[in-house]
Amino acid sequence: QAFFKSVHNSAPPSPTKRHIKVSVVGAGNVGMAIAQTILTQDLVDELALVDANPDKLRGEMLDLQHAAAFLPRTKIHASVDYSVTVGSDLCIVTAGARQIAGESRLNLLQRNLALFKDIIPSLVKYSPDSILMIVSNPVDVLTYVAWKLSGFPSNRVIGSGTNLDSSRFRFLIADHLDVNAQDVQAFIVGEHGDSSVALWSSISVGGVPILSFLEKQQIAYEKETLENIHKEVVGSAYEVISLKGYTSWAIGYSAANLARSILRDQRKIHPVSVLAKGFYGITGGDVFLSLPAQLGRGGVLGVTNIHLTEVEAQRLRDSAKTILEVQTQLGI
Ligand SMILES: NC(=O)c1ccc[n+]([C@@H]2O[C@H](COP(=O)([O-])OP(=O)(O)OC[C@H]3O[C@@H](n4cnc5c(N)ncnc54)[C@H](O)[C@@H]3O)[C@@H](O)[C@H]2O)c1
Ligand SMILES: O=C1N[C@](c2ccsc2)(c2cccc(Nc3ccc(F)cc3)n2)CC(O)=C1Sc1ccccc1Cl
Repeated sequence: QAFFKSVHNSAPPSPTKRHIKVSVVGAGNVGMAIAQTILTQDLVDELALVDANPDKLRGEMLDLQHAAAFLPRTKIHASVDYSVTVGSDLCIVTAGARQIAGESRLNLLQRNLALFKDIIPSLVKYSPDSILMIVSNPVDVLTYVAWKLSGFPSNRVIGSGTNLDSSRFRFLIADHLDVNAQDVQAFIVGEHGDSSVALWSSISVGGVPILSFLEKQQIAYEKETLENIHKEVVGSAYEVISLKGYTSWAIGYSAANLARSILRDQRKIHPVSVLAKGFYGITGGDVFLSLPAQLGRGGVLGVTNIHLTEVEAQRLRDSAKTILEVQTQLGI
């Protein structure tokens, strides 16, 4: 059984291409956190910002440019005109309408769909060979929308998916075990947000599977402890929102980490929203869900065939069914 199920056409672009350009659409809390992290980590030669609000856009551009003395040299542009994104290697979409208090997810989706019908074709026009990374919510459905509207092969359309969920999960496990979060590998997969699926078998600490780690450290293993940590992944999102009104730093670092794997051809495995049809018995239509996927300069290089319990696989299939029902109402 091959460890990776390859996706079509994931050959990287010409190796001679050295100048790296990233565009970020949406200069809000999330977009600017991603931009700032990409600059600090010296991932690009050129950064383009796009937003519908020209004053916000220019303000953010100037504010970043004024940090030039402390950052690696990077050309920073900003415009409401998508021509500023021309020749991007990676386009990160964080633009979106904010969910209105009490607004249904479906209504938010319809509003964001209307935005995407302008944003995605504009990005494709100027960067037909780029990779699209969708962060806007609902991220799994909007990644499907971006794939359909772009006409790109599925390996070049990725959603941040449960990458943020998994990074919070890793932090909480590390905090519980008093170890470094970078030594904790743990995947949350499926639908981003409230209905995500924690893969207990995927958790390892310093390369040691969690269950044997707990036994070796004589830490009482209680299944509900891990389940409570997964519940806290969801709860902490709501807590951050209730305290500061939005989230930015964790999604900023996690999305920039995905950008690094892509732009530096790291071939690392991340939980990201990919075209999941055909995996784990997911049928019935094209649906994007998070699975552990290998990322490199060609986008999604492969999707891992990790073992899922029947309960985990069924939960993925249930999420796929729910998302497909929503997608059929979109008319695209
Ligand atoms: N996937 C995740 O894990 C995750 C985590 C946090 C936030 N998010 C999502 O990220 C999105 C952005 O969140 P935020 O806090 O940055 O919101 P925000 O309101 O601060 O920023 C959104 C920006 O999009 C801009 N915009 C609106 N319409 C546009 C258009 N047609 N073209 C270009 N720009 C446009 C707005 O002017 C605004 O600056 C939301 O959908 C949020 O739910 C996702
Ligand atoms: O950290 C967040 N912040 C957001 C947020 C940021 C600005 S306004 C709301 C958040 C926070 C809390 C709930 C929530 N629900 C939600 C709303 C619309 C969607 F399409 C999807 C999710 N969204 C957006 C979001 O997706 C996250 S991650 C997240 C959310 C819910 C459960 C688990 C996780 Cl890991």
